[in-house]
Amino acid sequence: MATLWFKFLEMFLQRRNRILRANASIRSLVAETVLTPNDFIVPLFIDEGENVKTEIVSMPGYYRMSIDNTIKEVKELYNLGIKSVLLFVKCKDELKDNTGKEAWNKDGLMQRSIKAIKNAVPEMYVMTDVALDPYSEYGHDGIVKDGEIVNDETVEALVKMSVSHAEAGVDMVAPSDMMDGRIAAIREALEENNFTKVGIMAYSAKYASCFYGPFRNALDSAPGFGDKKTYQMNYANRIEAVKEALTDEEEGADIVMVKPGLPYLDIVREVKNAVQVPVSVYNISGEYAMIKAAAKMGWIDENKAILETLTSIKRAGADLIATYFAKDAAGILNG
Ligand SMILES: NCc1[nH]cc(CCC(=O)O)c1CC(=O)O
Ligand SMILES: [Mg+2]
Repeated sequence: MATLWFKFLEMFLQRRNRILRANASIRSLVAETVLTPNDFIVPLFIDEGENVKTEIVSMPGYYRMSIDNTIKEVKELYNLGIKSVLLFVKCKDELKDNTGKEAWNKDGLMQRSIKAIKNAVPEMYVMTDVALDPYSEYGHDGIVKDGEIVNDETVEALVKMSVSHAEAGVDMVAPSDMMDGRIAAIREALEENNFTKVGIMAYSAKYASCFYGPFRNALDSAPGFGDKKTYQMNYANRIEAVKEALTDEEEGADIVMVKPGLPYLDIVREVKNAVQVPVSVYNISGEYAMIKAAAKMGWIDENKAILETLTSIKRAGADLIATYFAKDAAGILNG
């Protein structure tokens, strides 16, 4: 009797999960996550000069470009279906100080870049990094006093920087500094100055990560003393990321960000489940460098690694992904 009963169970309960993996057609029909060029934000590094295109040593295949070459690049990106760029500039050494004032120079490299890009490709959604590190003689994201990165004075500087980007025509500012209260302060200043259409993408859960190394090399912005652990988050923490994201949402962020990407996919999901604004993820320079290096050695297939990485980030909960692989990925996705 018992054996008969088991036979019966087997007949009706045998699970054939492989049916949905049998061929490419059914696999694409049941795919839960679909990556498209619309998901990408392309970080761009901008330099002074003309016809400049300098490969970044720690980011092979990625360049710092002058405004003219940046515009050519932006046109290409738009034609690939990419809708957003995130601007970083390399500030000349002689313009760096401890106030960050070059950051709100209306004729500064950033301000000129915003105008030139919006002028050349008005549909391209332009975001800008807001933090003092490229402008700081100490390479810190804020103003330094007695060896400390002071919060409230830095927020005042970030507010000036954001308003200045808005005056130049930016669509969305992206504060990456991790000071407290800066989202509310920036939102208020944008309102006061009638920039009611300018968005804020808050780097809300930004961890003190060794994976930023190649980026700091690209902008020559490594901290001159100490580290960033008094403002960027401890990578041991998870709950704190949710608190940071909820705080920024409450302060008026339109998008919240988790950064880095790959080692923090648990945080991405946690934040995604907690907030009601889109979540972006920054697939950062160190993550780029690792794939590039392994591919160069012939140890992994670069294109496959790119698609798997970006799809995993989206699956974890990212609505947008800032990534140095955007152009390559769009090329692969467009076939
Ligand atoms: N506030 C600066 C900033 N904005 C983006 C990155 C890192 C991006 C990357 O590594 O790709 C950093 C570096 C840092 O915080 O030291
Ligand atoms: Mg915060």
